[in-house]
Amino acid sequence: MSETWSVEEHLDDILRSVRPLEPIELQLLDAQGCVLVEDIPVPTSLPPFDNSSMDGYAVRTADVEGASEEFPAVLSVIGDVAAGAGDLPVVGPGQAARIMTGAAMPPGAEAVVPVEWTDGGLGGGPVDSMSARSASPEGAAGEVRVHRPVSAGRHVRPRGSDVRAGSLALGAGTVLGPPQVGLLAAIGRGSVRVRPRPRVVVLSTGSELVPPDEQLGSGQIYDSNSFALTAAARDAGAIAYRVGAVADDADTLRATIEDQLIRADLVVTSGGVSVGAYDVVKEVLSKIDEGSGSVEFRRLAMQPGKPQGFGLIGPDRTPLLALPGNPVSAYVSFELFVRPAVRALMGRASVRRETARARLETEEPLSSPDGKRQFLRGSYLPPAPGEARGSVRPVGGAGSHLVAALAQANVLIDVPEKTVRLAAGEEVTVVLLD
Ligand SMILES: Nc1nc2c(c(=O)[nH]1)N[C@H]1C(S)=C(S)[C@@H](COP(=O)(O)OP(=O)(O)OC[C@H]3O[C@@H](n4cnc5c(N)ncnc54)[C@H](O)[C@@H]3O)O[C@H]1N2
Ligand code: MOO
Repeated sequence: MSETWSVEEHLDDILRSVRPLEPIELQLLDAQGCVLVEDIPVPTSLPPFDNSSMDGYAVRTADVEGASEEFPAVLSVIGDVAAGAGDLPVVGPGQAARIMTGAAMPPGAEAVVPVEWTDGGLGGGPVDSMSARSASPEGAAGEVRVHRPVSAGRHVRPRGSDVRAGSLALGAGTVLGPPQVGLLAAIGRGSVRVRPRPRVVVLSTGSELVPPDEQLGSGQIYDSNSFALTAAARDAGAIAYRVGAVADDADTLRATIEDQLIRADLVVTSGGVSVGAYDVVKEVLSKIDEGSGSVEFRRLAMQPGKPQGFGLIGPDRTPLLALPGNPVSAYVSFELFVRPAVRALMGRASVRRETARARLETEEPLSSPDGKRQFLRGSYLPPAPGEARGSVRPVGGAGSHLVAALAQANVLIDVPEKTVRLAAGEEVTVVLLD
């Protein structure tokens, strides 16, 4: 392999080493966003019983045949069937039961007449709702005039019409989004076996770093990377732990990393990977597990994000990604390398961000370093109706300290290694960040 690694070579090396986490049983809501590892059969059909899709009257179809507003069918109301009612009245000839949406069809009834097709038991014209039982309990008795006929099964949701007992509700490999969580609850499953969210420990390094809200001294700056990277880890699906900035001191850094390993499935550091005299991450990590493998530092043909470290550390061979300290470099590196690693730990089939092709909008042509894959920040507009491509406009310059411009961007413009110039109107690939 060449001394300078390509983006793809570095990513492949990471993904080769990262295995999906062992599955565990999780409560439904804790399993949201996770990958299912078991097939889930449907234990009982949905709906579990024939039920009404409307508030109205459960009737026998023969009783309302030919009914009209002028010549209504007059039925005697034998009671109410509310959703959840267990004791069902039997609807005989000439009778109707007031029924609510979701309530079980009472024996004898074949269809439901919506309340709007009746006088609601009030003896007048059509009504648009039922009177509340608490306010007028007599509505559950007396007579109702039905103004329209119904055919058998009308406004009835048959048992099993959603999904049948014994069929597959969700297959192994499904990612549990809100509708899937809802389905599992609907079939009565309270917990499932999934690959858990990885626990990602984020620590930044640098003696110049101060937490937000504190007073800055001379030469100090606020630690933004640990916040951006923790947020990015959460966004990727991880449980993220932000460890405050660690000073550029080898012993402190070594002790902090060793302490954190207990709760980490993945460690991310920022800073200290360049060639300076105080770049302690490199110093500590290249020696941390000597003999049994350690973190390897390499230069990538990439801008920003040239210096990178990757390795497996500690007794559990926990993956560690050491990102460069410049804030844009750190974030872009997270998107390109850490996010896929987090997704791989989760067992997700697709680990990369989606991309799109877009038309470049720029006043001046853009230049890009020869032999480096450049990731510029861009503001992307999706295709307008009838157009095949959206458009993208660069925000800020190439500088890897430009955090304000980064906060305006919704894509990274992916400029290939060999491209040195891009003019307005050219097509580019963009990596979608949301
Ligand atoms: N002589 C050379 N100098 C540098 C090279 C090189 O090849 N030769 N590479 C440059 C590149 S590219 C990058 S990227 C940086 C990487 O440096 P480090 O990873 O060692 O990061 P630091 O030196 O610690 O910091 C760089 C920069 O970023 C600021 N920073 C760091 N951490 C944070 C944080 N948590 N929040 C906000 N800002 C942070 C830090 O103050 C520095 O300004 O090296 C180049 N140099
Ligand atoms: O390549 Mo460094 O990672 O931006 O300035």
